[in-house]
Amino acid sequence: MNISVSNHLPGAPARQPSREVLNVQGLSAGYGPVRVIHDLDLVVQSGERIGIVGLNGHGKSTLFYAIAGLTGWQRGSIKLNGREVGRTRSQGPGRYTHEIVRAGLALIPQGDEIFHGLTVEEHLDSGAYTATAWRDRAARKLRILEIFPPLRKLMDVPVGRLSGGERRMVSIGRGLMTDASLFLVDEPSLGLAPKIGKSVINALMAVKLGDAAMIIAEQNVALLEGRVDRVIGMHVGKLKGEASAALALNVYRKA
Ligand SMILES: Nc1ncnc2c1ncn2[C@@H]1O[C@H](COP(=O)(O)OP(=O)(O)OP(=O)(O)O)[C@@H](O)[C@H]1O
Repeated sequence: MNISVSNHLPGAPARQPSREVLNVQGLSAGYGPVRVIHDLDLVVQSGERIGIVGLNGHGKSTLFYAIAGLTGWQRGSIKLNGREVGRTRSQGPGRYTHEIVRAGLALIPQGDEIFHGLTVEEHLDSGAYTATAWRDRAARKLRILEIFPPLRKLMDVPVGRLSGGERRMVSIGRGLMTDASLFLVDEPSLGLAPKIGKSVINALMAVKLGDAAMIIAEQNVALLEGRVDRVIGMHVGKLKGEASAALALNVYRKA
């Protein structure tokens, strides 16, 4: 099926009727002999902001990597905007990631993954790698600066000179520059002082998704509870307790 990806610029006001952005069925994935994700199902609708919470090592990052085609192996179905992107994975990690990105995925990985010598503005520009995003990059940068005001006065500063919190804003801002329809944000508060981590999460809550969707992986359920549309607990490679934030909290505490 040929799926066209419309302009999902974060901050865009238009919200279309809800549609399925992601449909994962029976996904198992891992590295070599190790199976990390176990027969997992997940459906995400446009406009949804979802939290996946679980302790260190329970597979949150691996789920994101599997969706992006970056795990050692995977099986099961992953439909992104109705297009099957899961079946190609047996042919090698990373080999089809560019196609998955073209189908609408933006992965904002754990840690900062920045280039110390490049300025904030150069980083943001580097996130606008599709033709549509590049054409609109000036407007997109303005929207990123609305989400992360501290970056306004730092646009010409090499990222290596920034604080940890500012770097995190840059790496998330770069991911949000794309015209993706699904944003996967991996542990955005990790390694930051609690107050800074909270402000980064606040900024993610302020992103106007339009008809895009966002999944945020976090160890700290308190940062997401009551603020996202759904919180899902993750325990030993399986999703537990979809729908209710309280239930997810329960699962998290028992894990
Ligand atoms: N490249 C890899 N090769 C082999 N095993 C891996 C690899 N990456 C992760 N793992 C293993 O997969 C399991 C799940 O790790 P994963 O990073 O997905 O968990 P997580 O819930 O995101 O936790 P974290 O907060 O540490 O990122 C862990 O046991 C980890 O050691």
